[in-house]
Amino acid sequence: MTTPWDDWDHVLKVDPDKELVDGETFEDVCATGTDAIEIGGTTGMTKEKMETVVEACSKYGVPLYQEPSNPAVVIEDDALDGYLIPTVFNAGDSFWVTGAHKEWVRIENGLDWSRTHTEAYIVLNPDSSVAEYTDANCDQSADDVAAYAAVAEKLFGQEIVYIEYSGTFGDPEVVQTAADALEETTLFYGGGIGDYDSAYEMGQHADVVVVGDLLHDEGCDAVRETVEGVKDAHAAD
Ligand SMILES: CC(C)=CCC/C(C)=C/CC/C(C)=C/CC/C(C)=C/COP(=O)(O)OP(=O)(O)O
Ligand SMILES: O=P(O)(O)OC[C@@H](O)CO
Ligand SMILES: [Mg+2]
Repeated sequence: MTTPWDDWDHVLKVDPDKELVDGETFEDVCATGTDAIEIGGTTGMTKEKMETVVEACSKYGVPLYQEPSNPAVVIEDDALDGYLIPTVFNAGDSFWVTGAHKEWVRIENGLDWSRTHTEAYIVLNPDSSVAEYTDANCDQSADDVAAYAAVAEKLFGQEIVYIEYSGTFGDPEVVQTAADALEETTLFYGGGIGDYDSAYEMGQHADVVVVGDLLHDEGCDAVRETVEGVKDAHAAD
């Protein structure tokens, strides 16, 4: 099966609850060279904030995906290419594995399944909002992470495994071990990518490198460097 993310190297995650750097616009954001924009964050999400970002990014031809952190913030907008719905494999509460999803499907009458995809998250930074929110058990060895990745692909048919170190640069060995455990599934890595070198390094292990806070903290030029880093790493493969 071919998926849009088969061809992606880099994803930019825009947090609707955070500002852009002074003087930058969403047109600049869409011109960073990223392959797709994911719109989402853990805290402070509302439908209005989501709509504002989708609207502002809709004219520039970059694929746009919403990544909702709870069912109440999902928006319907033709400018979206689809929905990337997290499921947190190492969550402490099953609500974040299947519970929220069940509630969502129960209240929504008729989802567009062709535009709805899941990401099997493995959350590994215990100090991140997402770890706290989902009560994730982040005490996982490389072998544990690889086993979760294989379970996600082979038993649960997941198209995306997402190694999430949000806010901090993760362990490249853990990411490589997870990559080795996967055959078809696309491996996303996110967390602490801050420049060309860190993007290049994780690009050597992951199929897709996700950059988040850097956009809001340093801006579009810094993001563009990370796009170059991961693309160079993949070109050298
Ligand atoms: C069923 C539906 C529609 C939603 C539930 C989706 C789930 C399980 C969400 C769990 C939390 C999660 C994985 C959110 C995705 C976005 C994410 C990880 C953003 C990064 O967040 P942080 O960097 O920790 O937080 P802030 O940047 O907001 O502080
Ligand atoms: O904000 P950073 O640390 O770049 O992390 C990106 C993304 O994985 C967050 O969900
Ligand atoms: Mg964040």
